[in-house]
Amino acid sequence: MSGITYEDFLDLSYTPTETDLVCTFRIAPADGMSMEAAASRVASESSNGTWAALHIDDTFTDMGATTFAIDGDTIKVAYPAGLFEAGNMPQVLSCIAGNIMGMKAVDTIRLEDCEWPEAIVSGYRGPQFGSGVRSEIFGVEDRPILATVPKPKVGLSTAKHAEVGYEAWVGGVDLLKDDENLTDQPFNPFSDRLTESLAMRDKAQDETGEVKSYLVNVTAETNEMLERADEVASQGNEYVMVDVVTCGWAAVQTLRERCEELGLAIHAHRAMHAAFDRLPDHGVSMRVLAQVSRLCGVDQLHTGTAGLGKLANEDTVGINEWLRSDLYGMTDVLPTASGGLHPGLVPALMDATGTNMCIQVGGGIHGHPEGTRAGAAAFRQAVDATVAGVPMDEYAADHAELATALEKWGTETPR
Ligand SMILES: O=C(O)[C@H](O)COP(=O)(O)O
Ligand SMILES: [Mg+2]
Repeated sequence: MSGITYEDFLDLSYTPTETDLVCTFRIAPADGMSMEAAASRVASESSNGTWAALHIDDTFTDMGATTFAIDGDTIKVAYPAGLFEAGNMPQVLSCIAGNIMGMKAVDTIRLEDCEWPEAIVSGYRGPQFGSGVRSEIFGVEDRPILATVPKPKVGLSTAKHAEVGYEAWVGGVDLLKDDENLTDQPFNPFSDRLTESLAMRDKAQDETGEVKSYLVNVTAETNEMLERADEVASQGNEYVMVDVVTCGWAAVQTLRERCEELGLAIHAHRAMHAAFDRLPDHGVSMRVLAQVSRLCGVDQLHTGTAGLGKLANEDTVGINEWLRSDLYGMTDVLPTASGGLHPGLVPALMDATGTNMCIQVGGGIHGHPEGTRAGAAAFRQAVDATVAGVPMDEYAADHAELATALEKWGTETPR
């Protein structure tokens, strides 16, 4: 028997194996604690150690994590793959973003990045369609797909909501989107909204000759959510939308299973992510939340607007690159830019993020002086102009809706 202390979780000569999960943290040690001691406690507390020395046989320690690098306030911790249950995202997060987030050995701690080994990735389904939705659902190759969320975000009647959807679809968007806090309230019940919106969708498709679809928010208790997904499929829609952070990753994994059977794509809204990622020195980065979303299998994910919109953003471009990068053959995720966008911001956004995207515009469509249809047309015109490489002002000269939008909002970033 020997005493295992948290210092045993630090080994700066350790080289991670190809099956280790490597996590990068930034930490601020508590008063009176050295960087080495705090870094050791991170590896200890997030794997199989605790604050006290444990008098155990050495053979029990092979599930221990190892802090193998310290560089300023940044540390790297390697976790053995055997520590993790295959395909169980809550369990992974209970290790790498669990007790350590509140541990007094550190004043602050932020999980910045993970390098996921194939041994762990292979336990997850990943996305079913990913960015393939653009061509598979819409037959669109050369431009982002376009979505809109009716405003006010809650309070519209079912009929009004569906009518706003119709106006936006015929104006030029591909997708109607529910807002994150619209689910099944009495003023706009889920089933009625689904039915009435899809009737309007069919009408808009007939009139425009374009494929249209609906990001309908199924967010609810897990069993209820599955029933809503069944209903969505039975009515012939292509997508469900889910608030992944507020629902929780276990529910997302369950929904992903059902969507495999139903052939539905998943649009992920990230409401509440900022509770984890907004403070620069504490929490879990959006980059890691995006990685978790991909493993759990969403097809589209809100990742911000590269600083152009109304919400604080962390490295949208870098996160999008990760979502599209090779991950042992796992399908990619289509990034969605949303939050305070309007037509005048489209060129700068597409310059930063490219065309393999979904762009969502709410207020920047419905706030158009001539209404939703004109607002949607202005948005589509802004995208078409950008794809064609034509400057906004030039395109606006013979596109009146865009001209009005530019006059109203210019290229200002809203708050
Ligand atoms: O859910 C969303 O993405 C937001 O409601 C976006 O709305 P906005 O375009 O009006 O900011
Ligand atoms: Mg919203």
